[in-house]
Amino acid sequence: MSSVVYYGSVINPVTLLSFKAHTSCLIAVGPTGTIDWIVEDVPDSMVQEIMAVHGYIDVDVVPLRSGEFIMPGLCDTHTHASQMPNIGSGQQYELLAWLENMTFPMESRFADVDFARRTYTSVVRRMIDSGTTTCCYYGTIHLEATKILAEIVNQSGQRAFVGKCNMNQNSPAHYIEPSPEASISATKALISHIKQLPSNPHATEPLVQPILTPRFAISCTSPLLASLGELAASDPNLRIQTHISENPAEVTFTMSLFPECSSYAGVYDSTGLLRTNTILAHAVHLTEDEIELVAKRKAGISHCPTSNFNLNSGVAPIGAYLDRGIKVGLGTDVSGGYSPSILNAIQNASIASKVIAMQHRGEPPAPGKFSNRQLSVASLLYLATLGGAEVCNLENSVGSFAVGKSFDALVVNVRNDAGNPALWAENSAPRNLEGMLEQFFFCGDDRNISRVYVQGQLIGGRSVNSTGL
Ligand SMILES: O=c1[nH]c(=O)c2nc[nH]c2[nH]1
Ligand SMILES: [Zn+2]
Repeated sequence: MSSVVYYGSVINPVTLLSFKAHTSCLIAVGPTGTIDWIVEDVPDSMVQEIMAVHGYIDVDVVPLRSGEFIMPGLCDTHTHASQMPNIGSGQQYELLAWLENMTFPMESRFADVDFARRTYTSVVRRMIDSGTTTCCYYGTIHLEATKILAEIVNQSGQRAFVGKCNMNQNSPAHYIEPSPEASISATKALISHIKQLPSNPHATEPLVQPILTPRFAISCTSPLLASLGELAASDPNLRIQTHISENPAEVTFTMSLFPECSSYAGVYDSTGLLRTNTILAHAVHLTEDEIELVAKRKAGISHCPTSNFNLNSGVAPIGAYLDRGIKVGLGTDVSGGYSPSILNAIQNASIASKVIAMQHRGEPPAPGKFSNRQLSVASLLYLATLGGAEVCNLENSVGSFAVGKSFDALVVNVRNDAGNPALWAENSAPRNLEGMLEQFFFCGDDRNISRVYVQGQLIGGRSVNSTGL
């Protein structure tokens, strides 16, 4: 790959409260796919001179058109690749009945490796073209199918964590692991398999990494959780993903299974599974003590609002978590969530925060606090990008644009020629970059995502698929 310079409008998250929006930026990406330098507010006449100052002679410049902008790629901190065939179905159920009637029957089909290969190929393509550059994938309990998922993700060039579900109790006979030992041995085999996949030599960490995936406490016996805790202890860099406190009936059932623990979060904590690189999906019904414990352990929360509305689970108090300094990212949670796009998670995160704000109407908002307030566009951008990167412990390499970070990015097109009639950048207000971002968040879809880059490499997007590149 040779160096390249992108020239045009750039959106860059800074904090939960602010982002940068500049119309004439130069972003230089070196041959390793990392950002070499960035200069903001460069007039046309100065482009060559600034490049020369940086030693960029005879380097290609890729200009963006009016109505296009570059932003960091989206981070999906929680999704189930194996549930994509069920998307949009079974929305009459709440969590436990939904698992039994919809999810476990579908996931059990991944014992068939041909089905797995066909399905995962289209799932990964769809996730990339939705603008997801970093993705935390759940597979199923099947080792072979999950190896295939990891291989497909690796070939596609997406950045991802791929996990095989651990499940040895409270699961149907056709979809359960026979023992803690079998579950651990398959998990170790998946970790070894993923670690030997060919990896991009320029990335700080391999693009595709394994992640421990105890499905949730209900599906794991205490010995299995203890063994997973030992495995986690042997590799502090190994990420962990699980579900927590999504639905009231789930919380009650969990506490009946683990009476020795004082809370749901305590079940994970007591086995060493609650730590700085643990991703906790949902966290809708955490108690005050659990919030404190999660904050203390520096674990991250994957906010999956589409799923939480869809499965009637509740509304997670994300503002309160942010006020406690807990890391929060967004998750699609397909197929609890009915969309593979983080844009849809952004829309529902906004609505979820408005529901909470409405419940506290009339209460004066505490200055600088997020609780009980609606999330701003700046906050939504942060959660979808840098917040997600923090949850994955990848904030030093992705999530925003800075020198030395990887170029994981989207070229967004809100022009007429994107073919999305909800976005008419040339005909209607707003015309400024902040306004374009807001319209993209709330009305955009994959038609507006022209190009998707990971580690500087073009891996998808509308323009790639329409030209067949
Ligand atoms: O939204 C969810 N999707 C799942 O597949 C699942 N498994 C346990 N808990 C879950 N929640
Ligand atoms: Zn889930």
